[in-house]
Amino acid sequence: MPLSRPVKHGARYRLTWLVMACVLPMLALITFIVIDQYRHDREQLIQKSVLTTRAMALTIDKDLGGVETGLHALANSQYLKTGNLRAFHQQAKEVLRHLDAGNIYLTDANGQQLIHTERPYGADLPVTGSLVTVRKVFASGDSAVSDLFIGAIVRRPLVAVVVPAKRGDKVAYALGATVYPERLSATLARQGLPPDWIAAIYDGGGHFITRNRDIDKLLGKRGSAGLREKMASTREGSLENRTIDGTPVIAIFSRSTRSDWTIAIGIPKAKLNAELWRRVALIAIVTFFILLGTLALAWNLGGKIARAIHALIGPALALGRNEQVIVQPSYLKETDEVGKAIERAADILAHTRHQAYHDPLTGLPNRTLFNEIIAQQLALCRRYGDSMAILYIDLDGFKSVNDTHGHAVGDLLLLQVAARLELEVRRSDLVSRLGGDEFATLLMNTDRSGAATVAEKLVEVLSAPYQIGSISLTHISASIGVAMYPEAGKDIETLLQRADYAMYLAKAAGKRHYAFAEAEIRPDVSDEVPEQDAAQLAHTDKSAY
Ligand SMILES: Nc1nc2c(ncn2[C@@H]2O[C@H](COP(=O)(O)OP(=O)(O)OP(=O)(O)O)[C@@H](O)[C@H]2O)c(=O)[nH]1
Repeated sequence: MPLSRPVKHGARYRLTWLVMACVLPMLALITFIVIDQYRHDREQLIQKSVLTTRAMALTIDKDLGGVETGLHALANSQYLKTGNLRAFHQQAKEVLRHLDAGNIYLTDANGQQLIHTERPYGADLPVTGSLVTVRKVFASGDSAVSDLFIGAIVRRPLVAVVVPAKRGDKVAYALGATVYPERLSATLARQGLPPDWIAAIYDGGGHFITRNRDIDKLLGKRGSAGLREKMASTREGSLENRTIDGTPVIAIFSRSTRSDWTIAIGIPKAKLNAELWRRVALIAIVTFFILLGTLALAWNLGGKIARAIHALIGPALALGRNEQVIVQPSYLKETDEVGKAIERAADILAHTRHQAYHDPLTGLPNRTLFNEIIAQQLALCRRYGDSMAILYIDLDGFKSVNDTHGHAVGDLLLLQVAARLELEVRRSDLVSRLGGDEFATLLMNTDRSGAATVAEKLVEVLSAPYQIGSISLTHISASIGVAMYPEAGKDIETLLQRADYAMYLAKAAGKRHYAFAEAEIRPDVSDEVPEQDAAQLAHTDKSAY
């Protein structure tokens, strides 16, 4: 089964992921912190709100306590003790002026009202609407606060504080003072709750006594089932709830100690959640812009890195093609270093190539390069029908210089030979050192007579005396073999062999000569020059001179 190649991605893609990998976990962490903080804040708000409801309950209790104290004082009236109800009625009216209550009434054990400040003394009075509370007072001998009831005389919803009026240990009367819900509404309003919070007072049966909104519709109605259930099980607490008009709230409540009433506040969840969403949205927006900014930065950076790396492709290919390597300064230190390495590699390669193709002593092209150039020129000659000449040059008497004056002098001599050769041939011609004291030149677009002229001139020039320091060398000469294309051969090997052979023939004819290679003269494998060839050469050269 073929292995699938791993997908490679560019610098931009990698950097984009790097940014995501940094920013997204940070976003998750911040979101977690915000939600945790929100929960903590919410819990604190609930705790604070429980204290608020408790404080509100205390305020209400204090209010009712004031009424109760006034009633207790009145219950000890001498008129009541002596049964002078007419005078007591008058007294009650007096007390009512200083008591923050609606009316004062007096009942017997059956709730039959005996006096009522709203009616003149002696008027026919109905049984009190607060019969349950009156009975409770008679039964317990203690004061009590009623639930909401419809006043039998005033015919409107109200509550009452009822205290016992005792004769000895026995409860003789129940003395009550009515309190209108409006007064409790004013107490709620004074609490300074946030405007969107809902506050309400429920009586022991869970009916609305007052509420800071829509009380006209809700007065006397029962609160939501969830809240009533919870209120029944505990004096104080909180719950997630829906108000009677369907608003989702966190409801916090606390029960009064003086009455069975419960003070509750509802914090709309929408408001709490809005705060959470506001924070989350803020984080999301800030994160979005951070992400956008860093992604743009990463994209830009990735592009610069990619461009800096791509810019090395050209120099690398130029290096491979042995062309001139040009590396522009880049955005990155690292790519600059790689660029420098490519330039250095190009230099090394050029140096190596030069060494591979040139003679280290004279700096002339060596045999390898000479052969390559001949191959190229042969192709051109074949194509355009041009002729060319290869001159094979060997010094005469060179060995003795080495032997007599040492190798160093021999080297200096070879340098002078190279210089003379280069000076004598055209710039378009090629001079090469093939090895030892063997040189060669390639003369382009040259016919037989032109080649003869050059060969003759070179024999003469190379055979002139050499001065190396104080040493005068007068015995050095040169022998040259000339092979013409296409007459002497049509391929490189034949031409070189025949030029070499012609050079040997020139040497055999007495040195300091040149000789043309002829097609019919076959070079022998051995160095021995046949007599016949040498004789022919002598003849040929003479005719050439
Ligand atoms: N100084 C020096 N000598 C070299 C170098 N390469 C080869 N040689 C010597 O050059 C000599 C060439 O030998 P020959 O061609 O027989 O010398 P020659 O005296 O010119 O002989 P003929 O060609 O027969 O005239 C040898 O002694 C080599 O050791 C070099 O780079 N420097």
